[in-house]
Amino acid sequence: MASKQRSSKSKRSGLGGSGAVNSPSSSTTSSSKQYVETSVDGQSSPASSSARSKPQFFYSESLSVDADRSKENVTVTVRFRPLSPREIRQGEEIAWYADGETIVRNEHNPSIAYAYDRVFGPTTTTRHVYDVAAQHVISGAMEGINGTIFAYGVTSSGKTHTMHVRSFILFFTYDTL
Ligand SMILES: Nc1ncnc2c1ncn2[C@@H]1O[C@H](COP(=O)(O)OP(=O)(O)OP(=O)(O)O)[C@@H](O)[C@H]1O
Repeated sequence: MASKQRSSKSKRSGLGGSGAVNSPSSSTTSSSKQYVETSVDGQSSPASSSARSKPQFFYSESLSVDADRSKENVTVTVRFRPLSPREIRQGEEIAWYADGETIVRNEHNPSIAYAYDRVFGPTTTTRHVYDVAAQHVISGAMEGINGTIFAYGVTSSGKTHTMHVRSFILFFTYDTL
């Protein structure tokens, strides 16, 4: 999911729709960063550890993302959905996974990883995604600040599930009561 909020006030506001491009849903490569991992002793690492061993590296890029987040008008988040029963039956496997709150890592080659403003794993609720990625844009819109929230990803990646109008209206109504 990508969200954008202009810093200047305007009378118009709007929410964007969804499209279908890539998997997982709600990601973009233009704002993501592939980075070289640096271990705590300062040595560069090809990050050759297996994904399951969860290597303890120091992520310099993710720290800068955190530090700069408050200044960003455009943020990019990624949400992974769980494998469907049909995918499990067909023997589909996870190719990318959420490694912490900001990193998307390749299951087969853990040295390939991308940093985003926020990454949500398959157990995350839509309510939580809304609270973190959308609520501030909608609140801003109520104060006259232009804001856009849109999702993209390949078909069946979860865009509709995440952006479902009924969910967002429900949360929005609840928040503004
Ligand atoms: N986070 C999730 N948890 C559980 N199920 C999910 C999640 N995200 C999506 N799904 C399920 O995956 C299926 C595909 O999701 P969805 O229809 O939202 O995809 P989409 O990206 O909108 O697809 P399309 O581009 O074809 O419209 C649906 O059955 C949906 O219920």
